[in-house]
Amino acid sequence: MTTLAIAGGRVLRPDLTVTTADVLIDQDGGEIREIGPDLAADADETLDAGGSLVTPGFVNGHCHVAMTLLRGYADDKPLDAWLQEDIWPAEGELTADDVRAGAELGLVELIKSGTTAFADMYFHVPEVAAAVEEAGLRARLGHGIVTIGRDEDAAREDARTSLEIAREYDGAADGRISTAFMPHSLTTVGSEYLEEFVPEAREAGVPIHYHANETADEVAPIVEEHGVRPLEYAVDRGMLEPEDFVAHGVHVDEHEIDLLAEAGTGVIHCPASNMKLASGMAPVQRMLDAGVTVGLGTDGAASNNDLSMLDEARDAAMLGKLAADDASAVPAEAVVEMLTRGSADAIGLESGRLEEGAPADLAVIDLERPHLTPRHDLVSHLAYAAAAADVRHTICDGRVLMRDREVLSLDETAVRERAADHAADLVSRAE
Ligand SMILES: CSC[C@H]1O[C@@H](n2cnc3c(O)ncnc32)[C@H](O)[C@@H]1O
Ligand SMILES: [Zn+2]
Repeated sequence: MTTLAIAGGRVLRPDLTVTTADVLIDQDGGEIREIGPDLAADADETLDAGGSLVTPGFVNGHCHVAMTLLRGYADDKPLDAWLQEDIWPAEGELTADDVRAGAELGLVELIKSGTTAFADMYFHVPEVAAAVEEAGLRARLGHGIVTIGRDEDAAREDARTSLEIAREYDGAADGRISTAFMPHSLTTVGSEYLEEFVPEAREAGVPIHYHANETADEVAPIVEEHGVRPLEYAVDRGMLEPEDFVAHGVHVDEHEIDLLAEAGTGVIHCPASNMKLASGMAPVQRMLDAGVTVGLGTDGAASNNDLSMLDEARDAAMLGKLAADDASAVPAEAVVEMLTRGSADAIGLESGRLEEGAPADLAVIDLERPHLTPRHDLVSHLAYAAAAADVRHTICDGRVLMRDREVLSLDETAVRERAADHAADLVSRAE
């Protein structure tokens, strides 16, 4: 057994207590073997965590990682106009190589901000999967289906692609990649395609992930056309099961919150995207009170505009209080749960907890920083004060992906330059 010790840090345990301990990792099995004192002496490799907080790696529950290419391309518009006028025309020009370049840039950003697992909906998934394999992260990937504006053959082919990709890539990258069937949303995919393909996804045993109840404009047409709220419509089509997870859940009423809780379907809250596109404020505290599994996601870098989950945690706490008109709503502990175990549970991964036998997915945060001084409460610091640049080391599946802020699995400079070139070409083709 090859072992790695994360030595001398303060370790955030699943009950959110913090103890000074070493973490011993079995690198062959990719899992945490032991947490306790004096474990470093016999380890094959040691990472210094002195003056640092060792946390579960953050889990980004909803992303479009290759959208880094469109960061700053179109800002200051609401969702529908942003997609229709700017994003979809540009995405129409995307090549597989563009997606590989954009995905690698996004993965460097995730690693540098302490994220070890993410869920991603996009196009050219084989390229995203190849980038994930190389970068060493864990991911649940899927091809996003859009059928509006397409003829029947093209629409059906798009849905079939999503299913085939989900079947083919499940278990790829030594098991670090899992998949889902991913209709873009309940309004951009026709009900006939949901009715035809959701049962096939169930037979294939893959979860379903989609954008739901993101804007008020998305709720109204479903109510008008079908006479039910979007998540009732989803239940009628078999799309609200325990393994499924939806992005956003901003405009959900009490009955829909109960449906989510009863079904065990996770919700990925994306506060930065919701604020930037002025989509609304998700009732996060009400969902938590009802027993809904809530995780956090950045959404794409074009609506955020970064992929830092620590930013997302702070935004979730702030916006959750505003939404509830209550400063005690969405407290630091709830945010840290969402950042780690909440997202992992929602997207169906075992990560998000530091305990023996858990996947060795960790982030080490440098606490010796002015904005993290004094240190009354490290859970508070994680929720409100820590930033991406404070992350020292990132480990996924027992492999060190970043050591002392140097990304080891990808060449950061080359990735950055390649992505900038692809972004410039993409935008010039789109104009
Ligand atoms: C069909 S692949 C995914 C698709 O989703 C688009 N997208 C990015 N952010 C959002 C969002 O907040 N709501 C809905 N759709 C979004 C992305 O540009 C791709 O086209
Ligand atoms: Zn999205």
